Amino acid sequence: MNSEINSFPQVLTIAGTDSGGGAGMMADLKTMQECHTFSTGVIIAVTAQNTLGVQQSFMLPKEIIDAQFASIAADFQIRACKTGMLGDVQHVQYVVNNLKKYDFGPLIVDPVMVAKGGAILLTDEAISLVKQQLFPLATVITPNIIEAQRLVDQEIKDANDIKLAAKKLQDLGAKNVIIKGGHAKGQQVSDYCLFLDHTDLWLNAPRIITPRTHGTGDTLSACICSQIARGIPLKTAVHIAKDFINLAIKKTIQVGHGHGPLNHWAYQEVNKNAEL
Ligand SMILES: Nc1ncnc2c1ncn2[C@@H]1O[C@H](COP(=O)(O)OP(=O)(O)OP(=O)(O)O)[C@@H](O)[C@H]1O
Ligand SMILES: Cc1ncc(COP(=O)(O)O)c(N)n1
Repeated sequence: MNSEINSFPQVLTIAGTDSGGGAGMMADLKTMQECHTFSTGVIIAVTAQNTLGVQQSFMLPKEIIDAQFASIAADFQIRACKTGMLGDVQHVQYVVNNLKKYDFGPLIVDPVMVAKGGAILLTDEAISLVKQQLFPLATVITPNIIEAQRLVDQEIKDANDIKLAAKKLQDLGAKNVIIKGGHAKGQQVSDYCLFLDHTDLWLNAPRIITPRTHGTGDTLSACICSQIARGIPLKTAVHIAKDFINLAIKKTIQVGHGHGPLNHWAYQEVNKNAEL
């Protein structure tokens, strides 16, 4: 066997596509590329989508989902993987079964529930399965505040509520928890991280006033996934991901009429000489 084969960091995104290119698997692939990792993908759902919303979506059949997992497992050595839009109970179960069958390294679960335009990307019935079966497999979970409220069935009003919710989510089996603050109010955007070793930290940045935030959650979790695949420790990875997302929002590009997409190459442009 040639030991050089598969020495390059490879990652996997398990998600829905976005024909508009801004969110879902498209945001993941762009981010993973910018992070100098080779990205592969298992498509769970195909959406007809643009910056104005989701016009249609189609959940793929089990056979082709299982086949995608098998193809990837047969040829690549995946060092970290992430989930995005999973759709419904059946599809969460297909993903759980495959993640138990193959070793794709540390798992980042972004429990995507509702798109920025309001479309449902995870049914209510699927939420409990995500909690019971997917979270215990996860190295990191990255709910936003609204998702965290649904997951712990508790209103989140302040920083203390965020901390309590993160602890509850950790008790469900997720090793590390990041509650994203994009949907909160205030001049700062603060993401709370609670780590396996019980240490915690806040990732703070000034709130950028813009409608161009399509795919922010996907991008943050994909960046963390790629950093982990490159061997970067999680506490460093979350700081890099926060810088990456901040620049991707700040260095805006004028695309689409609605919730515009991010500038995924901004981090690389700003840090030209930096080793990612
Ligand atoms: N207006 C903003 N200014 C600066 N940072 C932001 C802004 N909105 C979101 N972020 C950052 O983007 C990341 C994703 O947060 P957000 O809460 O938007 O996730 P999300 O709702 O899951 O995203 P998505 O809706 O794309 O799934 C976080 O790191 C958050 O701090
Ligand atoms: C396929 C897919 N996955 C995830 C999102 C969430 O992104 P956003 O909340 O920014 O719309 C999306 N819109 N589409």
